[in-house]
Amino acid sequence: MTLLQLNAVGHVYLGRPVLEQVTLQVNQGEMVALVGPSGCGKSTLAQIAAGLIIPRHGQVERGYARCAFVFQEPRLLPWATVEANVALGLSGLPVARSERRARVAAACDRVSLEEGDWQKFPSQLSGGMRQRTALARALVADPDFLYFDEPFTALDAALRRRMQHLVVATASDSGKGGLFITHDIHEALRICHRIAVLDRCGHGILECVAVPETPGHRSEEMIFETARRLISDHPLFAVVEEHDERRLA
Ligand SMILES: Nc1ncnc2c1ncn2[C@@H]1O[C@H](COP(=O)(O)OP(=O)(O)OP(=O)(O)O)[C@@H](O)[C@H]1O
Repeated sequence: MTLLQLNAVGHVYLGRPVLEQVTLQVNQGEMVALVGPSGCGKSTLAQIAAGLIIPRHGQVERGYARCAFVFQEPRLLPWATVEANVALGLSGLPVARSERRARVAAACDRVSLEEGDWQKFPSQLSGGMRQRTALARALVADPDFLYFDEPFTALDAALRRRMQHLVVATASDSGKGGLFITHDIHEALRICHRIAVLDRCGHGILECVAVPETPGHRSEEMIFETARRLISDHPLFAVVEEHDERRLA
């Protein structure tokens, strides 16, 4: 079953085309990585897919019931506690007050936010805790499609790895699907079933590589060897990786 279908999507900002003829499909049980050079239109494409931006051209078909979006910055309400921020993910849903508390607690638990932190405000949290709160807010309504726009870029390596495991565990539910934007080929290889490469100027998907084996079951050797091969065989992957190194420098 197809959860997301983008057909010849194109967009224009202030008269300048940023995306043209982008066609991409995400099936149930699949997490697809979207990579490409900086500024090629990845975030715009994800926001079009999620319905946050209306595209100038093309069609978007959504086969999922409910989605959530995790951005690079946590985007929490500064005047609301962790618990209240996570509960925002249930806004508009017919969930009883008692069940609401239980679901917020379960979502905080999944991202390892301890009970002693639930009444804290965002200014009292570390960067990693803020991003975990954002992830809990996304997971609390049990969406069947997840959008991630470079969600772990600001986290340290250990926390980043824990969050990657959490995404793999969440997406391993065969009813779900997702689109994961990253500049890190290793992250894409850890989390995703396929890697779609957007052209430098956003002119379509240039390459869509299926990654062997299942996320969560790939060895570190396999991930590093596959990344090395992709970067040496495909000039496109080298551009994505170079961008990441510049960012880290
Ligand atoms: N609201 C906007 N108004 C005008 N131009 C925009 C707007 N949002 C994005 N752009 C431009 O559109 C292009 C694509 O931006 P987008 O953020 O989608 O790219 P990206 O591939 O996600 O970039 P990065 O990898 O650096 O996050 C860029 O040139 C950007 O400056």
